[in-house]
Amino acid sequence: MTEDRVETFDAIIIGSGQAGNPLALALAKEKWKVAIVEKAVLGGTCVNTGCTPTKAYVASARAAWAIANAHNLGIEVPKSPKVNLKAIKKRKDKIVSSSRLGLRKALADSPQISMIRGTATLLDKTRVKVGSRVLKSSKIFLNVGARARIPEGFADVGYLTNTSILQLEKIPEHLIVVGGSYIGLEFAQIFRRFGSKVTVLEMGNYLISKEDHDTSDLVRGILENEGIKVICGAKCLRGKNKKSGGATVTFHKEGKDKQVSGSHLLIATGRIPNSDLLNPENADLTVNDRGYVEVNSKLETTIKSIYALGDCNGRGAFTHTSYNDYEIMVDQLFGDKKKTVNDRIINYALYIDPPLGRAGMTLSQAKESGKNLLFARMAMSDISRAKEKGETQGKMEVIVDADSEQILGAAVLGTGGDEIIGTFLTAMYGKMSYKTLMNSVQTHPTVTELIPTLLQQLTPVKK
Ligand SMILES: Cc1cc2nc3c(=O)[nH]c(=O)nc-3n(C[C@H](O)[C@H](O)[C@H](O)COP(=O)(O)OP(=O)(O)OC[C@H]3O[C@@H](n4cnc5c(N)ncnc54)[C@H](O)[C@@H]3O)c2cc1C
Ligand SMILES: NC(=O)c1ccc[n+]([C@@H]2O[C@H](COP(=O)([O-])OP(=O)(O)OC[C@H]3O[C@@H](n4cnc5c(N)ncnc54)[C@H](O)[C@@H]3O)[C@@H](O)[C@H]2O)c1
Repeated sequence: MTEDRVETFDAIIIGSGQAGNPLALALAKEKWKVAIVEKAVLGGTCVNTGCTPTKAYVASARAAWAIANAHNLGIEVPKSPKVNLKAIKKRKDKIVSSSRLGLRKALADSPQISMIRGTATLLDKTRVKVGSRVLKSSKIFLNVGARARIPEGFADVGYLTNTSILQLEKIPEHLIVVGGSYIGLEFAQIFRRFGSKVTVLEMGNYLISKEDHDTSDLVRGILENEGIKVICGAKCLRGKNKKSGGATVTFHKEGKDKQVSGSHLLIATGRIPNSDLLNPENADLTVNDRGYVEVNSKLETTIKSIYALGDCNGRGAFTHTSYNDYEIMVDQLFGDKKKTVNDRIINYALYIDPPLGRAGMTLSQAKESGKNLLFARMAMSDISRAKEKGETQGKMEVIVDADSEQILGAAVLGTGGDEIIGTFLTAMYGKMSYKTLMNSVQTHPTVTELIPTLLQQLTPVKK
């Protein structure tokens, strides 16, 4: 390969994900000559097979649920609703393609940016191969994301992932979901509300096992109240196609192998980073045993010319963490270099309905920190607005550092929980004393107005 056939850029971005796209635009604004390489469609997981399409489905599922439960609010609906998955998918596809088109236009409008289609591999520390093209830069930004992890025993069975389930046009009769965490639970409730029978098989003893056990139990109750069958402590070993269509899953529980059969099977057992597709060994890039590209708090990898952003660096697994990586990168390149990954407060939502909003530590994590803690919890059923809405499942809780008076963590599982958690998060970023929030006057009637009341109920946690 001769050097004169090599195309040189100020930056090469691999992956058009939640960090790569804004980074390309920011670098172009600084007059850098940028190549952005994408092997599939623009926008990555969030836009195409993650947040956007799933939350569009959550909205359709919520509409179906609201109609089916309207009698609770005194509304008689003569016939049970008909869910038209083809129409739901069409609506979702329209939202997704509009995001993608906006992105394509933004990138195409910049003369500084070359959009290159294909799978990029690293040739060495500064050169990247895409098909027959060789690109070179002293700065390579990896934003390659992750894909569904398929356990060994399922390789030969007809399964769905978060990508293929979004292509269905007929509602599954019985959906088996392997994995009881974010992806599994969101799809479980969506399809239950669309009319499927749903069975969730989770290896751990609790759903969403990173949460406190009482949170997991409440989430399980919400799902079971809608008729979803949840089996925890079920390590799924293998799947087999049924002659009549569908699949049978064999799982190990309480010392025995058991089976469950369904018309469709969704595998939601976590993600693996796409770093393997890059041939990282060619650049001596350090990838850990789970496939994540190792970075420091400034997103620098072990190789001076290479940076890693988003899910592939293992420092976050959400759209907002990937986008924040982009903000950190820009600050490190052009700003005052103060932003780092270490400053980020963990936060996310689980978009079942009602949703779980989370910020900072769980109670068990806070206890492990050894700090003097204050804690308060209230049931959603004690909150007027929740009662008025007829949506009283869930809880609100907060953990405070008794010495600094700062909030260490909060959870809002209940109506509006995904939005309400932002109030706690803002106080945490502002390093505010909990008393400021406790003395604030919030709007009535909202669920948020319970935050001051909740904080008045703080009591010390025994060590
Ligand atoms: C079903 C589901 C629902 C989700 N819901 C939420 C949610 O509600 N909220 C939230 O915050 N997060 C959610 N997430 C997580 C979120 O989608 C990701 O954290 C987010 O997309 C960040 O990804 P990224 O920027 O790291 O990369 P991605 O968005 O995954 O983009 C990586 C891109 O790199 C490309 N690529 C990979 N390898 C190569 C290569 N060698 N050459 C060229 N291109 C390559 C890929 O094709 C892809 O387009 C969800 C995820 C899933 C799967
Ligand atoms: N609302 C959101 O923000 C959202 C929504 C969906 C996905 N995501 C992102 O996607 C990532 C992946 O989500 P996920 O739910 O696939 O993965 P996860 O890693 O959170 O959970 C996987 C689950 O599968 C279980 N499991 C693994 N192997 C199993 C087996 N053989 N049998 C039974 N159970 C098994 C695990 O115990 C675990 O509970 C998350 O980390 C999250 O960041 C976020």
